Amino acid sequence: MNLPEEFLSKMKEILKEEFDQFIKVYDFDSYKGFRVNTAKVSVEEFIKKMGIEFEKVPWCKDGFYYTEEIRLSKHPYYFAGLVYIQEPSAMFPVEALDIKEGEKVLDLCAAPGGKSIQIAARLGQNGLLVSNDVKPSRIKALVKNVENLGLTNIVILNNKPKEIAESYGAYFDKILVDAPCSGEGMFRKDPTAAKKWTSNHPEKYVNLQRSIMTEVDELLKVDGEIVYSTCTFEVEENEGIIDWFLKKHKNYEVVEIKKYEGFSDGIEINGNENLKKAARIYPHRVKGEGHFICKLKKVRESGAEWTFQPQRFEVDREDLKIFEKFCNKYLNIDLSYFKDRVFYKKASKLYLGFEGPFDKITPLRNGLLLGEVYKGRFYPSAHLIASLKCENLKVAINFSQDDERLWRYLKGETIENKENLNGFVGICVDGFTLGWGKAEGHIIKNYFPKGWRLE
Ligand SMILES: C[S@@+](CC[C@H](N)C(=O)[O-])C[C@H]1O[C@@H](n2cnc3c(N)ncnc32)[C@H](O)[C@@H]1O
Repeated sequence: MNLPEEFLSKMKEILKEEFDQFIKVYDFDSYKGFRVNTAKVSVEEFIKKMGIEFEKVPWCKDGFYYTEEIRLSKHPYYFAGLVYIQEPSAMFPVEALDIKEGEKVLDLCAAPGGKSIQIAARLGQNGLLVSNDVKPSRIKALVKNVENLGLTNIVILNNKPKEIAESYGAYFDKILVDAPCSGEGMFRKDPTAAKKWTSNHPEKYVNLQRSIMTEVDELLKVDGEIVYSTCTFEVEENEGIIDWFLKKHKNYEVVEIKKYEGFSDGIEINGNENLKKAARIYPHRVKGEGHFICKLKKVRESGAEWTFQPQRFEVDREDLKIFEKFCNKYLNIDLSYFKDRVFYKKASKLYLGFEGPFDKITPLRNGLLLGEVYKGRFYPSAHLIASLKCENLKVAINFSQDDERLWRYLKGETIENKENLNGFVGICVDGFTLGWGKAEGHIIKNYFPKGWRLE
């Protein structure tokens, strides 16, 4: 693999005698990893159902390595949202953030959502994750992932960090800044990133990283924590940003990160020894690509703290009745199942979401999209069924993996059924929900979303 000369000489300076080992990894393929979506299935149940002894990623409790032969992205459990394919080192920033159930967390640079998914599953039903990204094209992938994995505790924003700070104020217990960066740590996995790299690349990113980090203090509660991470080796984009931030914010301390075997210390610059508490991940020392992770704690107040007045939502009783009728007919749950959130309607769509400072910023998605109310009827969403269990459905067709109708359903085809049915039917695999079908006698029309299908 051809790597830019200037990049190599910088790496020689950083790694010194380890450089020869480092450069050898580029002759080998990168490691493949996945995480179990614990919002839908426990790790134990998933492993048992797969019947495979996967090697564990040491630094992530629900992360595993897999090999090409498993064809995970074609497996029915992938379509059922039980797994998320993620580069193994990229699983560490959220581990370092040490999420507790019920916290309020902001993922400021979130798309396509690998780390948001990890955070949301850890937060549980009482937590709230606000996931933001500035790029609309990347947000689409984030929304798809959140829906497909059945996550309901996420507000998705497409705003500038400054706008979020002006709206939410110091509302969050934890913030993840997985910053846009020059991407040097991903050259092996993504050789086109190496081709695009130029020596002024890091400098361009430093300005962007600084502008993002400028807003985080206003968003974080006292005693709250930030994890700043990148997938680059550049000192200016890593320790350089932290050093710059600490000089501006005397009320923050660097928190020592638990280092797993093979992790390296951060690099001391400008005489700041605390930067060694950060972690560097190099591909020649662990089974994963390059990353930098640093954790900061806000130990004192920085100024006037304030939080927003939530915008109240109103929902028409008639719309709720229509939804309730659908629940009674098709689901084994009633409205009390949805008790901890607020119902609201936007255009014809009915949501179950969170109140927030939404007079100033408008979420692209707020919680769970239940479905559409149209001409007195309710049409359930793919997000709704992805968030439910097979046993929540009154009428479900539960396929085993060797049923050829499962594969046809995943491809978007109409399927047949022995029983004579009418109306919405939940399609499941091995007891896990996949999507809706609509029965007309022995024929089941396919409602599995187009962008989710097996190609
Ligand atoms: C490293 S990627 C994030 C990957 C993501 N955390 C994940 O795990 O899937 C960095 C993201 O930052 C976004 N970004 C760039 N400038 C930004 C800004 N000013 N504010 C917020 N996000 C920004 C990019 O669109 C990109 O999606």
